[in-house]
Amino acid sequence: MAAVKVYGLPLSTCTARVLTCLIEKGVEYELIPIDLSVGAHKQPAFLAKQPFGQVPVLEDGDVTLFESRAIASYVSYKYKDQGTDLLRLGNIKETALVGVWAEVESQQYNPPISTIVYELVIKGMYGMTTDQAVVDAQSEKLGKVLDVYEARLTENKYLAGNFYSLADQNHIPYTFFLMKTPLASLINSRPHVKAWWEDISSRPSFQKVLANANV
Ligand SMILES: N[C@@H](CCC(=O)N[C@@H](CSO)C(=O)NCC(=O)O)C(=O)O
Repeated sequence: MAAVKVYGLPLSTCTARVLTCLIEKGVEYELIPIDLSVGAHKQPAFLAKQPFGQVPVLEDGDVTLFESRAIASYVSYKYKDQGTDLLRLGNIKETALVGVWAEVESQQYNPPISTIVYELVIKGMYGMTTDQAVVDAQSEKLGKVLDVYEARLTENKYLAGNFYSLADQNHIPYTFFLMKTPLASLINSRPHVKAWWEDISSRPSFQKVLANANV
């Protein structure tokens, strides 16, 4: 029985962010499915773990955490001596740059891409209609963010430097879904961004998440 439990769905973007981190760090875990389609995430038992009623939640002994980026950071710190060095703790400048670009993912990249994925992927799963005006507006915003990425990745193989880090990893789940839409062009039209995406998404950790989700 794994000490670490993750409550979520294998291919929910935010659960996948945590699972990718656990696998990259070589941490054994047990995934406990939470069926959003029946509202399991809004039941008292789950709300007691996650007051906002969202997945994922991670339980590690007497620690119960939510917010996927905070969970991934916890895993990266607690298991800093195993698996991939995601935080670059041996070099304060590199650690700082990991922090900058991890925050860029949360503050600049996530708002437009998560809205686009909701409109083009999630809504379709529930028979809802895409609001194209929203998609167009968010695509313009994401394009501007990706122009910054293209310039950064022209100088560095990865966002924080010439090393893969938590900053790159946090981008994977939503970008995976974007690549299944016509707006994959936002990535593919920028050569350094495209090469970066192909590199980070082909890592065994994320490929294992996809395999486990039967994708
Ligand atoms: N900032 C949080 C977002 C969690 C979230 O939106 N979870 C979704 C599934 S993943 O897209 C969720 O639980 N949706 C159901 C709901 O919001 O009711 C995080 O990073 O963990």
